[in-house]
Amino acid sequence: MTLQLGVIGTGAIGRDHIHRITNKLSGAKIVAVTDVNSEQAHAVVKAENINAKVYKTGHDVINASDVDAILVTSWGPSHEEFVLASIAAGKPVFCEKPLATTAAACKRIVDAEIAHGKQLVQVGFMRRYDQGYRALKKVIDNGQIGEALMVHCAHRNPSVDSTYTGDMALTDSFVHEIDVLRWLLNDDYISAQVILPRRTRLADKNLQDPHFVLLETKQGIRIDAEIFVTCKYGYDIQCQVVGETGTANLPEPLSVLMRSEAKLSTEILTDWKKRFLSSYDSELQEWIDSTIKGEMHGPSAWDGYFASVTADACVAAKHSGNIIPITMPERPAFYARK
Ligand SMILES: NC(=O)c1ccc[n+]([C@@H]2O[C@H](COP(=O)([O-])OP(=O)(O)OC[C@H]3O[C@@H](n4cnc5c(N)ncnc54)[C@H](O)[C@@H]3O)[C@@H](O)[C@H]2O)c1
Ligand SMILES: O[C@H]1[C@H](O)[C@@H](O)[C@H](O)[C@@H](O)[C@H]1O
Repeated sequence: MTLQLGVIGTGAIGRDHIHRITNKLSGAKIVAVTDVNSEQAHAVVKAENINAKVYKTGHDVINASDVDAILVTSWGPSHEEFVLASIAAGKPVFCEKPLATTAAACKRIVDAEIAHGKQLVQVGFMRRYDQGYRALKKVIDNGQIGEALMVHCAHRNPSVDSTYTGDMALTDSFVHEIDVLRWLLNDDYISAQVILPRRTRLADKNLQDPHFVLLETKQGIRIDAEIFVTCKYGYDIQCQVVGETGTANLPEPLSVLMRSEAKLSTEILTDWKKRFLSSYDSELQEWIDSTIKGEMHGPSAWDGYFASVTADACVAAKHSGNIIPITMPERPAFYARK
């Protein structure tokens, strides 16, 4: 079976996903697209050389009779509407992060999916598909460093553009750690604290950068994370888990170690797209394969909801200077950990 997909949003990541589904992955093809910028949607169909109809709205795509499943890659504020409409149509939907821009909206999606009675929603937290994070998880799950006690992380971007404002360090960047660390540690968070270090002079004058976040999990694991989005030197994702009998580090991306011109050197990537290229491929291939089988294995609407509640707590912690408790309703059996 070939899964026939509709894509809502043909901007940066929408186009990337269209490209990888068409040229690299198997089992699916794009038959419908839309974007509020319809010229751009037409241009993407042409440039990617795909036989897809361009619809006026996301709802037209969702309700098209030849569309089996939906990819939501539009701006965050539009996600809730399209995910809810996909659930109402009974169609599987892969939604780029964030699931929705408020915790209340995420909860509405969770409630709608439970009422529908079958899991249809996957959220685009691609780090769970990164080979390095998967290898790190295996070490922890096998007990090779004893029980995890602490985690040290860094999320560094060389720079960000002018659309990156306000608390996006927490809601747009750190949200990746929020999801991947819950999955890595098989745990949930109970509190968040944010400490603001000395501000770099090299960030936009309206942007606080960097941030320190401290999270505490149910099991008492302490996580410290630095989010530094104008670090200048590269795109650098670090994660070290400290256990009772050892430490385990996220592997560095493959890079040749060079000795030349009296220097020992290795390249550092500068683009997040390149750092997680194969994770996006695996994430979507696994989603296509499981969707064809009528199953759902990836980050769920519940994970999207938890990420949103945690990000909100981080924002509240930043603005109040307080330690903010993270409270969630009991995880419904519908979303039992797999
Ligand atoms: N997983 C990741 O690492 C990752 C990376 C980048 C972006 N994202 C997420 O993907 C989403 C898109 O990001 P992007 O970088 O591609 O942004 P973008 O601005 O390049 O593209 C978004 C597109 O959505 C379109 N759009 C907005 N509202 C719409 C609507 N109501 N109906 C149809 N189209 C609409 C815009 O016209 C634009 O073309 C965001 O939620 C972002 O957080 C995830
Ligand atoms: O939108 C991007 C993207 O989500 C990347 O994966 C993340 O590392 C960046 O910090 C963020 O700005």
